[in-house]
Amino acid sequence: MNNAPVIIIGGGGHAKVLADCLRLQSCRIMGFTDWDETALIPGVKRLGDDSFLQQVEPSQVHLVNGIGSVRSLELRKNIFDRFKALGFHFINIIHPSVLIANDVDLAEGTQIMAGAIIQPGCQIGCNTIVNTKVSLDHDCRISAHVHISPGSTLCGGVIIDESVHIGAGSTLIQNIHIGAQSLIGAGSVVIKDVSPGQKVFGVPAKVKEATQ
Ligand SMILES: CC(=O)SCCNC(=O)CCNC(=O)[C@H](O)C(C)(C)COP(=O)(O)OP(=O)(O)OC[C@H]1O[C@@H](n2cnc3c(N)ncnc32)[C@H](O)[C@@H]1OP(=O)(O)O
Repeated sequence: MNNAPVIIIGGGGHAKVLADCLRLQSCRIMGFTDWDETALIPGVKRLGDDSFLQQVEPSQVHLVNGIGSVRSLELRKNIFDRFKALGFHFINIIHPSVLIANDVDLAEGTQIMAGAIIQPGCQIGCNTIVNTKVSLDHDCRISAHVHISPGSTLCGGVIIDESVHIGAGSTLIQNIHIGAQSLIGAGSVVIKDVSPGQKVFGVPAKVKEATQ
């Protein structure tokens, strides 16, 4: 099973970055699935749409969730839940340049991209992306299906609940709690807790409206 080939679900920009990371780790990539026939990951075969996976025995492959972006966190969660229910396993991806403390707890299907730093005591939930050059300081607790976008800085003890998007280049001060399904706009400085489902942005970050 450990040497099983990898199938990437999705053929967009995030999937392309993941493919590069997998190559650096000498993983065998069987291909990617995407409904869009024009989707392209250079050097990786398009296998068809997600229905291709119906022909595959779950124990014979590993999956990687290649869905990224800001508005598609729900799709990303649905893909993970759907294929987990069918018995598939999502591998963790950790770029070789990542600095990560020994005691960090990573759940299934986490993706830690190039240049990230994760300090002691952190926990990362399943299907979460810690994107390029993110810094998570000590004791941050990040739940499932979260996207922390490139260049964000989380100070110590920050808690992020499920399905939150942290916009690129944001800073969250220590011990902040972000409620589920919130959206933090790019470049925000978050100095207060954020209630579930809120959209906040700016310096300091202020509420715009509910995300749902
Ligand atoms: C590898 C990757 O690429 S990962 C992707 C990383 N990308 C991100 O993290 C992007 C995050 N997205 C944002 O920050 C977006 O701007 C959003 C989601 C906050 C936009 O929210 P919307 O409600 O659609 O805002 P909208 O675009 O209509 O703008 C409304 C107003 O807010 C302002 N605004 C929008 N975003 C921000 C922001 N991040 N900071 C400050 N002001 C903002 C706009 O300038 C506009 O102001 P105006 O009314 O004076 O003209």
